[in-house]
Amino acid sequence: MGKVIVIDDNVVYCDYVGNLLAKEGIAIEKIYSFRAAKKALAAVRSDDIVLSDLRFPDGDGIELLRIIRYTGHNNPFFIMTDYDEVPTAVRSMKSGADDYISKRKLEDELLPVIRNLLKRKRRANTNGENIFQRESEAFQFIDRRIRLVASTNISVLILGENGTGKEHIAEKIHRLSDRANKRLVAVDCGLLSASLAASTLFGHEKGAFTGATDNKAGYFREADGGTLFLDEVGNLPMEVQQMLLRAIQSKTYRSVGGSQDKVADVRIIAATNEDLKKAVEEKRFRQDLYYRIQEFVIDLPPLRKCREDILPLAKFFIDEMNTELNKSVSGLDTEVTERLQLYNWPGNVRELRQTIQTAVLMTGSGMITAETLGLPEEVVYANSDFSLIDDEIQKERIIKALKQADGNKRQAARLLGISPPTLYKKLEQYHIQ
Ligand SMILES: Nc1ncnc2c1ncn2[C@@H]1O[C@H](COP(=O)(O)OP(=O)(O)OP(=O)(O)O)[C@@H](O)[C@H]1O
Repeated sequence: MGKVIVIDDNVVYCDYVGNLLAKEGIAIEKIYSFRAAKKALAAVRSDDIVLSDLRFPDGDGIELLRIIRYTGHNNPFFIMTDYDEVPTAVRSMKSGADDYISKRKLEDELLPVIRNLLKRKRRANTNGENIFQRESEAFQFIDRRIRLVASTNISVLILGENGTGKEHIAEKIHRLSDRANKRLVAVDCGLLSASLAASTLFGHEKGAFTGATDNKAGYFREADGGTLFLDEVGNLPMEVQQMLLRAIQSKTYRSVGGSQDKVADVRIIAATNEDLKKAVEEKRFRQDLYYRIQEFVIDLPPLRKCREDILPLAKFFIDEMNTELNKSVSGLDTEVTERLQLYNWPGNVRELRQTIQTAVLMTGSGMITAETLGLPEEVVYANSDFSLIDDEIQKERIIKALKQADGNKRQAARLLGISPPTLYKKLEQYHIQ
């Protein structure tokens, strides 16, 4: 995966933007002058993203954009602007910038845009090949549900915390459906502003509004015959919810400035980490749209509830990162194995992947050790899937924990969140060898 190149001659601001992205686990390069930027952009990698200030003492961002395009690079290019620079920023878009981002709203606007872009790139790169087939009971069940629903036109709602793999599931449903030879078009609903939503979703005709210099196809047209993936559907602005509902219900839509309805043969898959029922109660989400998109629900558990997937996924990511980063890491030492299984993974599979990525980078070759792993020593056992809540399932959970700990009772006790003496008592009580 490439990096985001942040260019700003204001060192403090450049560092601030860089840190904002780095905290998200995004690789960055900071450049503090126009001259250095000109040099660096000549050698830009095809998977890099450029984020440049508009004004420099000795040049401007539009010139940098021209240089990069002139040298045949199509990298996404974003301009950061102050409030009074918007007209120039608009000019930058005519010169081929992908978008401009107001510095005032940078914190709110930048991350969703970059995240969405990285997601799109990842989708284009992986094409579904980098997916690990998870074997936990929960995912076997999910797999059966996916296979059941894939070949139908039923709308699917995928629920799950951030980073649980919702987008992968959407891709899998599309791949297994009769629509697989048509496109899966992903929309980050949080990015659909009310003013641009109609044109983004349904397209516009030339001259429909100022700035509509050409006809433009919207997402519905792009997804015709295929699937429209509405990611973070809970973030959809109210006005847009209404438009969408109409298009889904009538299976037709009209582009902005168009005079005829077009047929929308589009299968809807939506995903959210929000409690949509609560959003409906709080009147932030339309009830009719909610019922429409949740014809079939797939609920992805957080990684801490599928601990048996942690090590196989970690090994899969080690192989992936060895190839990507040209390293030769051979595996995990015993302490790391234990820590990975005990940690609660609030960021789910995404956090695991990023942890392994950093660890592979830091380790280079040989085993990943606690020093190169970078996880906190104080692991969190709270909410552990293995806590002994119910008498009936105690025995089953103890056996599961012992299996996962390869028979190591001390480790099994930690997985269960109980002391070793308590575990010994339970082993006796249930006659477990
Ligand atoms: N089965 C899997 N095999 C390989 N990688 C996976 C798997 N599941 C998830 N990942 C990785 O975890 C990360 C998060 O996945 P994904 O984007 O699908 O999650 P999400 O639930 O849609 O996240 P968000 O809610 O933040 O958009 C990605 O980097 C993805 O590559």
